[in-house]
Amino acid sequence: MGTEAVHTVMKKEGMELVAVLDYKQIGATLADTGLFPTSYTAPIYTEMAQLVADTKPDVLVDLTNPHAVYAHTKEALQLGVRPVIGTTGFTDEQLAELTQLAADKELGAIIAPNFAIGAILMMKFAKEAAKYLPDVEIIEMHHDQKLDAPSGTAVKTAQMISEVRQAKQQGHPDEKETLAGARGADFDGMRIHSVRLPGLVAHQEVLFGGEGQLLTIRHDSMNRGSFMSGVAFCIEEVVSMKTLVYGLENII
Ligand SMILES: NC(=O)C1=CN([C@@H]2O[C@H](COP(=O)(O)OP(=O)(O)OC[C@H]3O[C@@H](n4cnc5c(N)ncnc54)[C@H](OP(=O)(O)O)[C@@H]3O)[C@@H](O)[C@H]2O)C=CC1
Ligand SMILES: O=C(O)C1=N[C@H](C(=O)O)C[C@H](O)C1
Repeated sequence: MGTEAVHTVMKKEGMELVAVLDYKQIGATLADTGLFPTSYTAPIYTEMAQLVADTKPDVLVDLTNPHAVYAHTKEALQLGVRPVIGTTGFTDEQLAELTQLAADKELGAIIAPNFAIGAILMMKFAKEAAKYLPDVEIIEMHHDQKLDAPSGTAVKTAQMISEVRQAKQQGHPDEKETLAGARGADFDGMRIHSVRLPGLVAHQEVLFGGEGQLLTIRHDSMNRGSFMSGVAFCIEEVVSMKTLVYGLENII
């Protein structure tokens, strides 16, 4: 994702890639990585504070990992740089703290569990369907290198559905798991199932059941390119914002 995002910014008219933050590449430039044409000489930093002092970026894009992203986002806000975050795995407490920090600093920030427009539509359609069909299970399917489960998209989908779905504990009231985890994760009484397999990229089905009927809303990302128009959109939007927005559905 990071490599794709670097390409996207470099190709986008009106945007300039001023630097890259990579915790391992000491003293290197993009040209040294071999991933980019040698004309791409943006410096690679290992410390965000130094990067910001030297290059004064408007925006920091983070596509790293769930263990590092909270610290990166907080540091960016403290340094006065607007974060655009695609990395998933925030806790509710972390989101609340970062929202407050952005408000205090009057800085725009976007945390987008999914940048793909099709995935945003899937979530919006699922929220609409849940008003009428409150029995819902989410199946998210990803490549087997993914660190967080459930996916950020699945959590966001469940949160959006919960805003409109009448409270309900699904399944039989006396159901019993004979193998732990068989019924998936419980989010307000609805279930989330995480599949991890090589060969998958990023896929999700939201299943709604009703009397004698089943509705399935499905989205598939076939490659990382599916997320890039969303990344560019967020970079453009965040510079004129003054608060943190969690989820692209709030600004599209
Ligand atoms: N919002 C969206 O639409 C999407 C979000 N994602 C999310 O984006 C994140 C990245 O995904 P993906 O590119 O597939 O993951 P990868 O594992 O392929 O890439 C993550 C990169 O981050 C680097 N990294 C890890 N820790 C740090 C750190 N502390 N500081 C700087 N760099 C670090 C890794 O380096 P190294 O390998 O050397 O440790 C690696 O190069 C995940 O959280 C994923 O869920 C993914 C796709 C779409
Ligand atoms: O790790 C991934 O690959 C993805 N992560 C995001 C998530 O957790 O929802 C977005 C997309 O599903 C790809």
